[in-house]
Amino acid sequence: MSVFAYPSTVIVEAERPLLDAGVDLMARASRALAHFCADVLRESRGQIFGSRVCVFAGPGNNAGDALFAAAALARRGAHITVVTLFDRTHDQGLAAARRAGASVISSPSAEETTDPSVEAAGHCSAEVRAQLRADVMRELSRSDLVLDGIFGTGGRRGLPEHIASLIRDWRHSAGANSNTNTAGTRTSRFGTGTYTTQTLIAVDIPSDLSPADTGSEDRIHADHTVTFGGLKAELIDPRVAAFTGTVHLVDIGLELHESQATAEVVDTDDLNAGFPRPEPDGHKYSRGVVGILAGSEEYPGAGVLTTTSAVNCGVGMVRSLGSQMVAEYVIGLHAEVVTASGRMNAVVMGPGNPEDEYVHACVDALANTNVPVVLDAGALDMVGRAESVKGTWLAERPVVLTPHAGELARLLSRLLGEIITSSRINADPIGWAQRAAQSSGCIVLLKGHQTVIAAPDGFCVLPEAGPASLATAGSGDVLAGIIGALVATFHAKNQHEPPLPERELAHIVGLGVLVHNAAGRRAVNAGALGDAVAEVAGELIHRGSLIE
Ligand SMILES: NC(=O)C1=CN([C@@H]2O[C@H](COP(=O)(O)OP(=O)(O)OC[C@H]3O[C@@H](n4cnc5c(N)ncnc54)[C@H](OP(=O)(O)O)[C@@H]3O)[C@@H](O)[C@H]2O)[C@@H](O)CC1
Ligand SMILES: Nc1ncnc2c1ncn2[C@@H]1O[C@H](COP(=O)(O)OP(=O)(O)O)[C@@H](O)[C@H]1O
Repeated sequence: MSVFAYPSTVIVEAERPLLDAGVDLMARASRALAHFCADVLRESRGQIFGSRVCVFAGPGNNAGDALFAAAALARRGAHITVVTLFDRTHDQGLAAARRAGASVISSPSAEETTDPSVEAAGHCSAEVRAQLRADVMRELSRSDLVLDGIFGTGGRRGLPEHIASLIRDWRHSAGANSNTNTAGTRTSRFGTGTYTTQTLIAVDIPSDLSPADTGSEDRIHADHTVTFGGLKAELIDPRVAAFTGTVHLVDIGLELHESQATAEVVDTDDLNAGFPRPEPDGHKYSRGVVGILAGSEEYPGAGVLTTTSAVNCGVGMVRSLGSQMVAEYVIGLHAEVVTASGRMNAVVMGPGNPEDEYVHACVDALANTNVPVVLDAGALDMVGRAESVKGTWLAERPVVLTPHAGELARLLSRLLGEIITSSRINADPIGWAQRAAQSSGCIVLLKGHQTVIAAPDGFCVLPEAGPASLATAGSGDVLAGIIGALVATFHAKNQHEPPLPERELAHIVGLGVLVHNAAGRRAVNAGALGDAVAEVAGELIHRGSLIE
């Protein structure tokens, strides 16, 4: 179900009242972490007993979580090696790990690795430092599990060089002797010719997490991140997926308020719960009427695809607003589609670049109404031109824009008055979708492998990623029809109330993306995709949930 993401500061703030009341949050966090690690070890090795676990311990509470979890694993028969990376760490955590039998290696610190005078000041000799480093590398290479407890929410960007070089060397040696399986775990060969599967788990947040490519070799690339209390917003950025691996949220009893969230991650459970079902006493108008202006002489198929998916989504009525030619194609396939004018609860405009005369007629028909519109493909060009948005027909209603990166690049270049390329957009999809939503005042659905929906206030909805088979011509037309049908359905239900809040509209749009994804798992081309929408809606309406 919906998981809301919060800035780390909000989560840290929510810990305070519990800590003040004497609640041992670290005990909750480390217990859950130990359970997770135990599951991973059982899965990869069959048992915990005899496994090898290496803990990178930083200077703060993040190390405390890792060390207490390691102590629990030691009590179940795991061999634990703690590598302390600073001249201090979490004392109680370290003591617990030692009591449970952990060995400790003090990795040479920054000063020791760079300043020769520290030897004279009583630090270990160069040979001893080299030996310690070799010990750490040996331990890392033979570990089944490595825990990143270097920094958590208290971390600042950039690892000290002695840690960065350790990670770099480890990644290099693991890369030289390993391959990566589909789950992301590393399988490495060592000494005796046996193979081990190694899993790297980041505690709360991977240390030095950043979306930047530079220096990525020196950073933690976790297979899993076990995060505590609330989903931290930085963990959901698609650009950091290679560093976080799969993110697992552990509830430690914090009270977080959705109003403080900056994003929402939605999945199939949200679709099962939130997809609109017919009310027992409903009728076609109460279930919503969607108008579709899609298709042209050049691209008639777009009209068919957009209308098909809208019809199949289970809306009350679909009106075809385009040319006679498109209407004939459409009605030949869907006899229920209506060409007569009349009331509408949402309109989709643009797929297949309908001719201007139909666009102008549609805009006129929408004047003095608050009917929401979904603008796709050619209709996106209406946004950001002097004569649109501000003070005109678009400003009077909820607007959903559904560009892919190329279309968003054009739109943003107009809105911001500078050239924005699609590669810049692909490098930061959340940031650019937010920027477009903020400057246009519209809900922006940026299509791609990880589709992002942004509201003008910056709030984002991230639907789980869809299958790559969706990347096929006409797939976006199908999506536009789905979104239009859902917006019409919710708007029809809500029409006597104040307008739907933007975040709610963004959530509804997110449900549309999930319908599209589910149809994508049942089809390999856009024609079949439009038909599969009927299967998806049928399962949701008649069975109550998707068959997956
Ligand atoms: N609050 C709670 O009860 C709970 C907290 N929990 C856990 O605590 C974690 C937060 O712990 P934390 O606040 O101690 O911060 P943490 O990230 O361990 O390290 C801070 C230390 O690192 C240092 N430092 C940072 N960056 C650096 C850099 N780049 N290079 C060098 N040094 C750097 C920094 O130095 P300073 O900034 O003070 O100079 C400071 O000494 C949280 O993520 C979760 O795992 C859970 O148990 C749930 C309950
Ligand atoms: N690699 C991918 N993985 C998952 N979904 C994808 C991928 N590439 C594209 N998609 C989805 O496929 C659809 C393509 O839409 P669009 O580019 O508008 O196609 P068209 O204009 O041909 O209809 C979007 O919903 C997008 O999110």
